[in-house]
Amino acid sequence: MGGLGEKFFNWFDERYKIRSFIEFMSHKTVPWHRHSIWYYFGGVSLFLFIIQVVTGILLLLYYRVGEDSSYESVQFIVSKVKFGWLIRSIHSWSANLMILAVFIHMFSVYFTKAYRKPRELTWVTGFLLLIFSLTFGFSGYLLPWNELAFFATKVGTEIIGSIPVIGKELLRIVRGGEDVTGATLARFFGLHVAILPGIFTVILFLHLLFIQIQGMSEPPEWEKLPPEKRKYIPFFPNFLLRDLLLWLIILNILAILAVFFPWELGKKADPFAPAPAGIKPEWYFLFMYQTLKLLPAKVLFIEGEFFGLLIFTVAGILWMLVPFWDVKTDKGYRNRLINYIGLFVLIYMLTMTILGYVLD
Ligand code: HEM
Ligand code: HEM
Repeated sequence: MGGLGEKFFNWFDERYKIRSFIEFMSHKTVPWHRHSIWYYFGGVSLFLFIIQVVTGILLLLYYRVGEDSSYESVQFIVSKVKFGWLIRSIHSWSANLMILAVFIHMFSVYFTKAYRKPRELTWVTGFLLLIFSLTFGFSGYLLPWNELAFFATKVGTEIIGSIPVIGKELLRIVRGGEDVTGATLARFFGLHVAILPGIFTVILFLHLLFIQIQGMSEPPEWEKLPPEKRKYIPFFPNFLLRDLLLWLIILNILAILAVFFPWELGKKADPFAPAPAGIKPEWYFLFMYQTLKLLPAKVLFIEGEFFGLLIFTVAGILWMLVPFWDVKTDKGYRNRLINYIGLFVLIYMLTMTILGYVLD
């Protein structure tokens, strides 16, 4: 390093110990085995989230929240603003790809048992990131204030009303009144562009910090392998370059989708118009929506919808706590039951999603 550069570097090192940080980073490795492919999907989720933040901020330059302005401003973005249509299309497509990537990441971490000790809290923070990603999707969907979004939000929020005693009040809080109105739009906007980004960033920071401290998990089978049989590759540059290549491929897929299948805006929401036929939530909510639809009106004296909600809440909590009750894997035994549960959940979600599309 040249004289000035070195001086500059030393100035910082004296204050912030960057030499030891670089030293630490240069020894970072990633376990290398036949399931290493699954180490990429967290990075893909992260990349797509960054795209959401950048395109979301750009949309904010022209988006104007309000019953009389949301739809009009998005229309302005896609027709008058230079490359506005592209930014909106990327934001919408990337939202879907991000949620898909997060689901793939979660199931891969589940089946490789990467949640086991000592990564319990990486799993829990990850699960919270999934819930907040879904909330991002739900709140963002309403923002263009078009017909589909309006009725999907109406139907989606109605479910809250099925909770006994507090349901009606809760629904009023979520909607900002009895119905989905400009007040709902304003709430969802605040949630989408301020509250969620704040909470999400903090949890994401923790998620990544835990991963930095512990490194990537090794497959459970490795515990019986002698150390010389275990293979690792350096994170810098070997793994990072692979990560970057994949990000570039994802960016290309995203560009192709956004350009050739630009996101539709549709008609402006009209609260007084009858709901169009076949209103469905976004695909990532469909498995829950379809379950609720298939439940009878009453299950064991409980209203069907509320029963479904209860089951999903309990199942969600159990899923979030899997590192704490799967003690068998923790102790180094194979736990087939965990695989069967995971497989059941995955097949259930896929079947209900498909049914959600084919059944009316
Ligand atoms: C937006 C959401 C998320 C982002 C940006 C994210 C990011 C990441 C990244 C970059 C890694 C390291 C590389 C990798 O293993 O892929 C990782 C690892 C991990 N993530 Fe996530 N994640 C998210 C959601 C989740 C979810 C939903 C779960 C589980 C419920 C989860 C659980 C884990 C665990 C347990 C690890 C450690 C894996 C190991 O050590 O092998 N994450 N995450
Ligand atoms: C800091 C981060 C973000 C900001 C500032 C932001 C901002 C915005 C804005 C201003 C809109 C309205 C414009 C429009 O409808 O085209 C919007 C829509 C939307 N956002 Fe975000 N967003 C962010 C992150 C996210 C994330 C992480 C997701 C999903 C995982 C997401 C999903 C959506 C969806 C689905 C829409 C509706 C798109 C449409 O149909 O037009 N956003 N966002």
